[in-house]
Amino acid sequence: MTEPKTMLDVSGLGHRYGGPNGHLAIDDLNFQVGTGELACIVGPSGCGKSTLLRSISGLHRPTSGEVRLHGDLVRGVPSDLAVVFQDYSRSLFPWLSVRSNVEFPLRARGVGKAERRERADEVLEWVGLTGAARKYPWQLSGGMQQRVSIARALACRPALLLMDEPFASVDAQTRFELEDLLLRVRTQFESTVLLVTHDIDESIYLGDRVFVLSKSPASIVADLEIPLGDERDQITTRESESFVHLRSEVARLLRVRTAPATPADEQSADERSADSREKANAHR
Ligand SMILES: Nc1ncnc2c1ncn2[C@@H]1O[C@H](COP(=O)(O)OP(=O)(O)OP(=O)(O)O)[C@@H](O)[C@H]1O
Repeated sequence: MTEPKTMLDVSGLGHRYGGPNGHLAIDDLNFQVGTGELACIVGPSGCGKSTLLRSISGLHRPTSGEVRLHGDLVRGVPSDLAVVFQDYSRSLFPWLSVRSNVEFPLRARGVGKAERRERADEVLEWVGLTGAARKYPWQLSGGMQQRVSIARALACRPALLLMDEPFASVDAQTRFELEDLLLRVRTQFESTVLLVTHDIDESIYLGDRVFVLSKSPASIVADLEIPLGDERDQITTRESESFVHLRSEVARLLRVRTAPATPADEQSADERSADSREKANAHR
């Protein structure tokens, strides 16, 4: 199989808050995400996941290294990048209808009225909200509001969709539904997605790849390929041998990197990553 073209290239990325003697939140991060890939980032609380997303989205300038989106150096917020946050209630405008919320960023990008309407209707259909287009966000459930956020992001046809704990504020059943929705729409729109989550199972269920981060300052402990195929199912995929193996692997990596140093820490990240790939392949 040919390797996908690189969409996101993160190279030597570091961010220190508060000047030269301030807090180093992320350090020397290096990874790529290929066009059309869905990559998940999982790491302990406070390790620097949001800092990483803010650096990738151009919201703050990294103190070392660089980020490139389809080869272009990210210096400010790229126009072809969209972000879905955990807190849908604060990211949607309550005084605008669902359709107007979805059209809002298109208006800001100068897209004409007819095309705005067409694109909004298309993405609302894809997230199953055609019937709610004229409602207001506060008339919808939390899960439906997050669908609106996803529709709004997709309407911009972003080169890269960043998602910061997008399903952390909904109940377990809705979370499963939204995960499956994401898998369907990323195929439909051929989206490239980078999704941050605390949830090991979610990272494996959704990801083509999972990057495991160390505690702060975050560095990449492992880059795992997830050989679970395109057809995933909340019950059969999660109970498969490969899934269970990968879950243990990620949990082990996170435990080692958040616990006080042990002899296991001596194993290099490269060795660990290669080892994980080998085991995952054995379960294909
Ligand atoms: N504006 C800031 N100024 C100083 N330190 C900050 C700032 N923002 C974050 N930090 C620190 O940087 C580290 C990483 O924070 P960040 O929010 O990126 O972590 P996170 O992995 O997203 O956390 P969580 O999993 O709890 O959402 C933390 O130690 C945090 O206290």
